[in-house]
Parts: sequence; structure tokens; C-alpha cells
Amino acid sequence: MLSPVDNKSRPLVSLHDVGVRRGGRWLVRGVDFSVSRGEIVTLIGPNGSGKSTSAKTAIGVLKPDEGSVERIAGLKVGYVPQKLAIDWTLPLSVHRLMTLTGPLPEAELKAALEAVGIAHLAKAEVQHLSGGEFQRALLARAIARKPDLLVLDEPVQGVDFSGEIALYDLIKSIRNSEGCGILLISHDLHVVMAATDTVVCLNGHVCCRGTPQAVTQSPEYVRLFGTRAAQSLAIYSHHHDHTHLPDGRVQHADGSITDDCRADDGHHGHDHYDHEHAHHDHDHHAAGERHV
Ligand SMILES: Nc1ncnc2c1ncn2[C@@H]1O[C@H](COP(=O)(O)OP(=O)(O)OP(=O)(O)O)[C@@H](O)[C@H]1O
Repeated sequence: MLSPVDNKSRPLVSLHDVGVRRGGRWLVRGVDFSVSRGEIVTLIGPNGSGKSTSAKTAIGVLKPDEGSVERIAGLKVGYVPQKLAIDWTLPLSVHRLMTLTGPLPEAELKAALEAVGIAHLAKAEVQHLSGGEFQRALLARAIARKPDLLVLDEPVQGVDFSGEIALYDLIKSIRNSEGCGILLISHDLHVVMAATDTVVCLNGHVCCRGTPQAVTQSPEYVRLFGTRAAQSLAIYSHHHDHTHLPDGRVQHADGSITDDCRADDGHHGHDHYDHEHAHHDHDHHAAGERHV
């Protein structure tokens, strides 16, 4: 007798050698990563390196032109896009924002706003919210329907540094309480949430990946941002050896130019784990334990 597939132990989504081609050029190629329940995966990379394209392919908004994407059956996704098509000239309350794309029982709406700490702003106009409050409203909207996978495209945009720390704390507590998988796109090339399990660095393909192990215990960092910051953010340092030109071609470190790039095209001087961590003047083990 066949035993049922255990959905709980399978990744929620996995991308295998995914490539997306638009307008005659590859936007990304050779993208491999997966997100499991309770896991936080952060995509980083320069502007235009394919972070949003990869995330949209993961959730099925974009179809890959090569490779494959596997999702568990009935996967529920909560998605906070990078840009929201809102007509800012029309009044829109937080309450209404929550129900724009479909009805939501009042109790669930209230619980989501409470979970992100803005229940008192339910009647406030979205236009009047601060950057941090707006991101919380978007998060509430994304978690209200209890997704298996939460995809957050640059969740800390428009938020100052301490607001950023508070938001990352909130995202971590949502992961802990809901047990969902989280796919984050970081606006910052070097700073990722310390609770990230896997950082995937894109540069048209997967340039490198790893854990944001070492961080922020340097006295200068703690003096600047406080111990709270050191516990919430990690610095992930690495370098790219090629640049994506505006016309889609790729210029390599040796000056040569190719039409597109792949990790195995012979032009990449690094392997997939070629990254280094900044601030190595602290005890590695201790830094690992301080992650939140
Ligand atoms: N539909 C499309 N047709 C053609 N090119 C596209 C399309 N969508 C995205 N691109 C291009 O693909 C590249 C990757 O875009 P993407 O938005 O995935 O990058 P990103 O890493 O998320 O960038 P950013 O950090 O600037 O948000 C960019 O050069 C972008 O201009």
C-alpha cells in the first residue's frame, strides 16, 4: 500500500535550475533554493540581480522558461510586493486595505492587526501611516489568511534603522508563532536578519549562499547601534566578480563581455560558497549563539 506523502517534511517550495527569459535575455538562470516550514531564507543581490523575479517564480506569479518549481499541494502564500498599486489620492483606511483583495472575518482581521502591533490604527488612513506602520499593515494583510509561506519583498523599505530591527523581530516572532516559511528579499546587500537560516546571493544566478553566521559583535557596531541591533541583524559580506550591463550582457573581472552569465560558464573565479564575513574580530561561536 502506498503511504501518503508527508507534506510536513517536504519543502514548501523548491526551485531547480530555474531560468526566466524576457525580451530576449535571461533575467535569471540556474537558480536553486528551497523554503521549508519554519525556515527563513533571504535573497540578497545588487539591483536588477533577479531577487523579485526569483521570488515571483517561486510563488507561481512568473513561469520559468527552464528548470522547474515544486510547490506543496494547496500552498497558501502571503505576499508583500515591493510596490503596491495604490491610488494615494483616494482615502483608504487600514481596515479597508486588509480586505481589498477579498473578505476577511472581523476577528481574523483584528487578530492580524494585533499581531503586528497596530490594532489601534485600524481606522487610520493608510496615507498618514509612518513607513514602519505601513509595512506592519502590509504584513498584517499578508498573515491574516494564515499562509504557509510568507514572501516579503523588501519589508523594511522606508523604515529607519531601529524600526528595521523592530520589524525583523516581528517577522521572527511571526515565524515562531505561525511556523510558516519565510522568503525575504533584502534591500541591503550586506545586512540581513540574523534569524535568517539561509542567505542566497543572486547576481543573475546564485552567486553564493550560506548562513549569516558571524556578525555584529564588534565594539564599534554595538556602540553605534546597540546590543539589540547586534542580536537582530547580521552582516553578510561578499564580492561579485562581474557586473550586469544595462543591455543584459555581462562584463567579467577580466574585462571580457558575454551575453549572459552562468555559474559554470568559466568566467566565475569563485565557487558557490565564496563569501566572507565581516567583523571577524570576535568569537565565532559566541556570535552564532547570539542570533535571534
Ligand atoms: N517583465 C520583464 N521584462 C523584461 N525585463 C524584466 C522584466 N521584469 C524584470 N526585468 C528585468 O530583470 C532584471 C531583474 O529584475 P528584478 O526585479 O528581479 O531584480 P531585483 O534583484 O529584485 O532588483 P531590485 O533590487 O532593483 O528590486 C532587471 O534588469 C529588470 O529590469
